[in-house]
Order: sequence, then C-alpha cells, then structure tokens
Amino acid sequence: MKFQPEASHFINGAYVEDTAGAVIDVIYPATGEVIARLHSATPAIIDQALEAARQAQAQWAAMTGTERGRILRRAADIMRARNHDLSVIETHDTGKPIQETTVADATSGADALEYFGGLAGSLTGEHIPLGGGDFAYTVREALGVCVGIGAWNYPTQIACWKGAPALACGNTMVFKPSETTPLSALKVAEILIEAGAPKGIYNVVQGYGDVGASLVTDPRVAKVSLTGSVPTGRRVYAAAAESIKHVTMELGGKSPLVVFDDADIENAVSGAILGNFYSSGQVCSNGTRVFVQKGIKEAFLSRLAERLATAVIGDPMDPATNFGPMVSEAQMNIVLGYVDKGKAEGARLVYGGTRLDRDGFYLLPTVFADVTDDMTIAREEIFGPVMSVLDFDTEEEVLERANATEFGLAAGVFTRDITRAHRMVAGFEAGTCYINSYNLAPVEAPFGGSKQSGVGRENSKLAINHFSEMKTVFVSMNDIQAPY
Ligand SMILES: NC(=O)c1ccc[n+]([C@@H]2O[C@H](COP(=O)([O-])OP(=O)(O)OC[C@H]3O[C@@H](n4cnc5c(N)ncnc54)[C@H](O)[C@@H]3O)[C@@H](O)[C@H]2O)c1
Repeated sequence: MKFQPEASHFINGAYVEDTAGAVIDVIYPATGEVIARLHSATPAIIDQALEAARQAQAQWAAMTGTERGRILRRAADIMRARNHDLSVIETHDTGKPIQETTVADATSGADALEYFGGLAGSLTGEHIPLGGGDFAYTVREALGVCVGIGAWNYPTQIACWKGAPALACGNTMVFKPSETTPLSALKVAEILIEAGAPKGIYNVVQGYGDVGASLVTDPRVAKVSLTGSVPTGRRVYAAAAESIKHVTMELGGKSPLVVFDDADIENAVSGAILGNFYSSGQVCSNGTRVFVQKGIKEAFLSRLAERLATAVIGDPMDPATNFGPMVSEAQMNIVLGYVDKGKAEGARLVYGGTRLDRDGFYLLPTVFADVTDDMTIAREEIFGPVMSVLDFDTEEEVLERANATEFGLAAGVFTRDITRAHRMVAGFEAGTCYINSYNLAPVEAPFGGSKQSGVGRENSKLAINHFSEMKTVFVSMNDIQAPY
C-alpha cells in the first residue's frame, strides 16, 4: 500500500509494531481505497510509550531552553523543505485538496515549531522583592509527561500545536492521532528525531477512543490536551479530574457569523464561504449560523449561490480543486442526516444538499435559508459543508440570538460601522472573534473557546502557561521571628 508507514507507532525514536492491536484501515476519502493498514496500541505499546516519555523528560527539561528551541526550529525547517510530500500524505489521509494542505497543514505545524522554538530560551520566572531584603522568585517548570489527543480535520497542525509548546517548556509527549487520520503525526515524530531531538520526547501511538482513555488515566501523565467534540471533551475532562491533571480542551462549536446590511456583500460572502466550506466544512470554528440582516438577505443568498457554482469540486490531488470529499463515509452520512432534518423541519434548501455521483465521500456545499433558532441544524454542530442562513432585524436581537448556545468557540461580524463591530465583539460569548474576516488562526494569537467549546488556549504566549507551572521560592535575608 502506497502510504503504509514502516510501523503503526513511533516510540523512543523508532517505529514499533504490535499486530495484536485492532486493525485501523486508512481510507483515501476521494476513492474509498485503503491506503494503509495500522494497528491500535495494545496495553504493552501504551506502557512502552509512556515509559519512554517519562524516562526522557528529566534530561530534556535539563537542557537550556535555547538548546530545546534550536531542535524545534530545525524541525520547522525540515517540515517546510518537505512540505510537498507532507501535503500529499495529508491530502490522502483527510481528503482535503492539495491546494489547501500545501498552505495550511505542514506549514502551520512548522509555524508552531518555529514560534515555540523561538520562545523556548525566554521562558523564565521573576524576582519579587518582599521588603527588608527578603524576596521571592518563581521558577517556570515543565509539567512532565503530556498526552495529546487529536481530531481528524487538521492532523499535522494538531500534532504540532500541542507538541511544540509542550516540548518548548521541557515536557515530553505521547500523542494519539485520530484513528481516521493516523499518518502525518508519525512524520512529525520522525522529523523531530532528524532535527536532533533526544529519543522519547515525542512519541506517537495509534488507536481508537479506548487508547485515548487509557492514556488520560495513567498516573505517569501530568497533562492532557484534547482536540475533539464536546461529548468526548466531557469524558476526557472528567477522567483527567480523577487525578487533578492539567487539561486543555479544544472542542466543537456552532459559531455565529453576523452580516449587517451595511456590510460589503462581496467580503461577507467570502467570509461565509471560508467560514463554512473550507476543508469541506470540517473546521471547528466555522461560522455555521450565518445571521443576515433582512435588507440584504436576497442579495447575499443570490451572490453566494453564484459563487458556490464556481467551486472546483473533484480530485483533491488536482491543484485546481478547491472543494474535496468529506473525511469518511461515516461523517458524510452524519451530514446527510442533518440535511434531511433541515428539510423536514422546514428550512429552505437553496444550494446543494446531495451527494455527488462519483466514488468517494463527496457532498455538494449546502446552504439552507429561512432557518430558525429552534431547528436542529441551527443548534447542533454538523461538522460538514452545511450553512444555515437566519434572518434578523436589530443588533440587540441578533446578539442575544448569537449567544443563545452552549458553544462559545468563535464569532464573526461583517459591517462597515466600526463602533458597532466592536460593540458586537464585546458582547459575543466566544473565545475567538473576527471583524470583517473569518477563520484565521496564526500561531502568534491565542486560539480557543469559551463555554462548552473549551478550556485553555492554544498558540501564542498563552499556550506556555498551559504547559508549565510556577514554583514559588521564598528567601529570607533576616532573622526569623516566631511567637514562642
Ligand atoms: N476547538 C478546536 O480547536 C477544534 C479543532 C478541530 C476539531 N475540533 C472538534 O473535533 C470534532 C471532530 O473531531 P473528531 O470527530 O475526531 O472528534 P472526537 O471527539 O470523536 O475524537 C477526538 C479524539 O478523541 C479520541 N477519543 C474518543 N473517545 C475518547 C475517550 N473516551 N478518551 C480519550 N480519547 C478519546 C478519538 O479517538 C480522537 O482521537 C468536532 O467537534 C470539532 O469541532 C475542535
């Protein structure tokens, strides 16, 4: 098989296999063909990976930040040099068009390695004067062994967004990719070794949810960072709480994108397209509830339909393709179920809604209009190319409706009125907001959700706080006064 890795797992600097584990077939979503066959980690493999990470951690943390950072930056350079090959793997693993994977996956992973590599040398504590010559100082310490668990939409990016800050702080990692997209994290592990990383600092084990669950409860693990759905997040958060482990939760969303009638329609349509159909709609922060002010509703919908008709849907390896298949047959069927619910509950289908008559898991980009807040498609995360357009009259009304959800990942507003834009983002209950743009996630800025969409932030200097903790040291320069 063309994409068969040397073995399923990467532990202590080498590929490792244990065929006793359940089979994981890797399927190319554009054709349905099996392109690799891996095995889920057995308890012996899980133990081997955690032990490797545990043993490597003290030595890794004892290196200077500058030395650790140099390795991460070298890994970033290797990833960029191999971007094409890595993008081909990512396209076969996820079905995302090569046009996308070339600019948003290994390159985003390399950005994280470079950014956190650059920060590694400056991760310090502070000196706190206490009066009379006494003082305290703080030491920024690594947490220990961290577990990363990934979703299937951005496999390389997630492997690096978790790995890079963890390693920069002196932690080691055991990363479990999604069982749907297991290939690229192995490449990240290989590249780190090539860049000079000590063995055991970044290990990859494959597996289904049960493997993730065993990692989360292991006493050797200090921290769990999960990217996944809210129901999985709830389970992982509860399991981690048993032994008070640190957590970062990057979970799902049902984000609002509000278009006022003074907005530049062309830009608003572009934002709605990026926020609903990039990666065939499989992006956590997507603005899938598009609230359009009544005055421009028909103009917005007709321009949207015109632009969607120009999408190039097809072979993801063709550089001209800009809309690919869904990641799996199962996910495609979930989305088709939501399309049926949308129709049954009275939404007006204005574009798409069907599967393409070809091999692979292709759905047309789909738009429903006249959606109301109570409809299933307006309440639940679909995680596919389905946009719901809802009408609104006033700013006050739309803000209240935008926030009426348990999710709080992202929110966006399109308007030419800058004060209204800032009023709206001040009112949005969301971790990541966009004014006249949508779905940016550069490494320099924090990314994450509030409410049930998450705990903690990835990227930016803030991620450092989620992968390290402060030790406070009090120093007395004077005689001690005791009461007796
Ligand atoms: N906020 C973000 O940054 C972000 C980014 C991408 C995706 N997502 C979310 O991810 C979801 C789609 O991905 P998915 O379908 O792979 O999610 P999922 O929740 O089904 O699985 C996520 C990961 O958790 C593992 N897992 C499942 N059960 C587990 C358990 N009990 N213990 C430990 N691990 C377990 C899975 O094997 C997988 O690796 C969507 O909800 C999407 O919004 C969020």
